[in-house]
Amino acid sequence: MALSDTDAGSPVPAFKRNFLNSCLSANVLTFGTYTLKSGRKSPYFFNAGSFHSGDLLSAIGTAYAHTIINFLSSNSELPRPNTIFGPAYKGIPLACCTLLELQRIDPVQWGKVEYSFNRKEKKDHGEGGGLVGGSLQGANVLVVDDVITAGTAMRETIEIVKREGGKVVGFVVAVDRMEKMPSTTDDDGVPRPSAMGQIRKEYGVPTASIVTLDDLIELLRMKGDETDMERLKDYRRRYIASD
Ligand SMILES: O=P(O)(O)OC[C@H]1O[C@H](OP(=O)(O)OP(=O)(O)O)[C@H](O)[C@@H]1O
Ligand SMILES: O=C(O)c1cc(=O)[nH]c(=O)[nH]1
Repeated sequence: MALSDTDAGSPVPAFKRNFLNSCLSANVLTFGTYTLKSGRKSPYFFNAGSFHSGDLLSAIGTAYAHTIINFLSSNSELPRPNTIFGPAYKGIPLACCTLLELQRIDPVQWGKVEYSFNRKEKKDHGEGGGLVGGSLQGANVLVVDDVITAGTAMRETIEIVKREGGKVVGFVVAVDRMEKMPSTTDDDGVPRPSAMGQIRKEYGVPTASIVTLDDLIELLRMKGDETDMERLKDYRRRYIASD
């Protein structure tokens, strides 16, 4: 069921509601039982790989672009990014459709900004190398990815950018799952820092997301889906981060 405009009094702003409606209609956001890369069993899953039509790419590009514009205006001390980087694989189309939308909104500001992504497998023929797109040498890099859970992918990305001579100036994801970093006593209910929080602290990189786990719980409340809402609340209680 889609969220309607009559939800206007809700704490979820319109651009997030539009984004969430696209996620629901394309089964990008689903509810059930899923095993994550970290091994945790999650009652929801965000599959950016299902954003595979022109309409959906436009919807996700718009949501990232608005999140980035808000992010940059509330972090005005940040150097302007001159590269949008999308980590392989799912980050690649996200970086492209985000930059396209940013360029459409403000061609002067974004027209000469480049995109770049890594290869998971090194290529030793043709142009070779592990990167495609703009060079990262001396670049201020804004990373765009789908979701952060344990932060493994994010750390790898920060290392790639550093190795290629660039500097990560910001990290923007579609979904911040707000989960504490994994540990051996994972579901002890004791809050620890989230992967996003840890990256902010350790690398001094500011972060933003289009939506958070809290927004998804609010979405289920507005849809009247009590069962899934309670499952997400229970998951949040178990894995909630301290930041
Ligand atoms: O915070 P983490 O625990 O690292 O998990 C989140 C990351 O894991 C998945 O990517 P994956 O590395 O599987 O690559 P893919 O884009 O090729 O699916 C997902 O797309 C996120 O980028
Ligand atoms: O943690 C993960 O592996 C993960 C979670 C999620 O919601 N979506 C995804 O693609 N990966």
